[in-house]
Amino acid sequence: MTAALTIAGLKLDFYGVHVLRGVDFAVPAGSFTGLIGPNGAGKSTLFNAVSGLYRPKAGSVRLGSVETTGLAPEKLVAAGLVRSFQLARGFPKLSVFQHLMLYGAGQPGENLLAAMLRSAAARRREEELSERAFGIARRLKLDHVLDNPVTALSGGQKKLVEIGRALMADPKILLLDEPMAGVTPSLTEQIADHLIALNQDGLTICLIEHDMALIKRLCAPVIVMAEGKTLTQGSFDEVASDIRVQEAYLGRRH
Ligand SMILES: Nc1ncnc2c1ncn2[C@@H]1O[C@H](COP(=O)(O)OP(=O)(O)OP(=O)(O)O)[C@@H](O)[C@H]1O
Repeated sequence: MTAALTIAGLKLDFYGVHVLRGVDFAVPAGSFTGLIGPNGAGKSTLFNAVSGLYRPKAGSVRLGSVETTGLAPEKLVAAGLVRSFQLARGFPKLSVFQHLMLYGAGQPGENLLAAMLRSAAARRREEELSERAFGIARRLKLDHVLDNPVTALSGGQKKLVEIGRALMADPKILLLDEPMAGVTPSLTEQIADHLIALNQDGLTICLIEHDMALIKRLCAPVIVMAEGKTLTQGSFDEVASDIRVQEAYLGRRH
């Protein structure tokens, strides 16, 4: 197995509380990996540590064969590791197209001075980005709402913009933290279908999700975290039938 992402012995404290206590797992290249575990297991914190928002106190993160522990988020994005963020953290009045362009233009390597001077290179880059934004919008069936402000979108469309925004960075591996949360069942299905298609086109995905039916349908392998550590991993059926996993969800200590 070639690993797109390898996490080894990752530890992180919040104010002396050991929130990550040694997380170890690999995300196989090309996989649609699921990350599950009871509330407070440390899944979102792990994503934040892996994507450069939090600095781990020990352990390592490798992207492919490159050590990326402690790198700033923009360096990780440039290296191909991207996580999605909720739109609330963005600019709600911008249109869908502007959102996509903003996130594309904000990618590392963009020469701000050239952009300001409107050099030929900057114009070419803008054209490339707008082509990319149109392509992503078409793919996610957002093309008919491209000029709408994101505040006018349905809940499901907002979730698709969050994914589209992350895709503007051309990720090799995409970390998604509950991308279907609060979405109706039919939109959940649509988002799931988009994610399956992206994965089939070669994008490695690591998904945090509480809906076990979705995890079962989408993910292999499934990694289980509990109390800041990796508890086990395997196929959905393997981990679901593991007594330690059942106990973790029931809140029993090991
Ligand atoms: N910024 C923070 N400051 C202090 N403690 C935090 C912070 N973020 C998370 N925690 C704590 O770290 C622990 C793990 O939280 P985290 O959100 O990573 O868990 P999770 O597995 O993603 O849970 P959920 O499934 O409920 O989203 C929790 O006890 C939480 O209260």
